[in-house]
Amino acid sequence: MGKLRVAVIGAQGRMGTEAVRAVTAAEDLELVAALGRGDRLDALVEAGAQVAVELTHPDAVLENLEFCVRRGIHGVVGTTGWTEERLASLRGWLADSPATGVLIAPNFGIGAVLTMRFAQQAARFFESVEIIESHHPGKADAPSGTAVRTAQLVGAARRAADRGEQPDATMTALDGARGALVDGVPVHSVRLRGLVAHQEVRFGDEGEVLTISHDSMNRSSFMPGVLLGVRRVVETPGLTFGLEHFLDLDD
Ligand SMILES: NC(=O)C1=CN([C@@H]2O[C@H](COP(=O)(O)OP(=O)(O)OC[C@H]3O[C@@H](n4cnc5c(N)ncnc54)[C@H](OP(=O)(O)O)[C@@H]3O)[C@@H](O)[C@H]2O)C=CC1
Ligand SMILES: O=C(O)C1=N[C@H](C(=O)O)C[C@H](O)C1
Repeated sequence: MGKLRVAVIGAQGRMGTEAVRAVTAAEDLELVAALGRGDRLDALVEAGAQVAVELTHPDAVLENLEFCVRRGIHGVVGTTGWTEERLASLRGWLADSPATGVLIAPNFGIGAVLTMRFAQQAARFFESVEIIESHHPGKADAPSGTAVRTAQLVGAARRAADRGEQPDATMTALDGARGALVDGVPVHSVRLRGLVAHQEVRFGDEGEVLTISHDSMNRSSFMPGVLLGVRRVVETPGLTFGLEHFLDLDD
């Protein structure tokens, strides 16, 4: 079998640079295009790309994906900022191109995927939960896609366990002091020079606190997940949301 033909969109960015390096180094993959801002998407077709790794910006990702899906190019997407409305658009394009697969991974880090899973498992046992995500100051969005996904998973697990709203006796607060509520879970975003990507999920109940934390020390930590996504998406039509679906995690 020939090598899988892979393109990277956002190739000059922090993640894109790493992805270009990782794809180039993989023996079973061939980097056929590396697109930056202003480059024509037609270059993907001309290069015969089978999979596009999308690592740009929330403002650009939809247009890029529509182009790819309509041409049967599979997508591996790290770019954040996904809402139900945006996902609905993507599902519509995929419905018209049923053999095409798109993986959206809020986080490609294996440890981060496990953090989300462990938080989901712990959620029903604790009265209180808060999420603190910390990133480099160049990050375009807040809260992080990982924190939003974690809050959604925790919120759903709390609802399934009939946990009501968590206690919070705050009467007055400065705007933002209690973070942003995502699915009933307060999420706090820190932006600090020197950081890469970090998250703590803090659970509390009478007399005990459980903290689940994860740190990405560099962006090469995301690359095994990117490469796994590239290899698996070509055999997985439709939308896959979350790298956990490509990992053999026990329930
Ligand atoms: N899922 C995961 O595990 C991870 C996801 N991310 C996400 O990936 C995305 C990129 O992050 P990061 O690499 O740090 O960001 P960067 O800003 O470093 O890189 C983004 C790159 O995309 C370019 N770009 C913007 N618009 C377009 C476009 N329309 N076509 C082609 N290129 C474009 C930018 O160009 P210019 O500089 O000119 O704007 C820049 O080079 C973010 O959404 C981030 O949250 C990041 C890390 C891990
Ligand atoms: O922008 C980043 O850097 C990251 N973005 C993703 C997110 O928003 O969760 C993944 C990781 O946290 C790094």
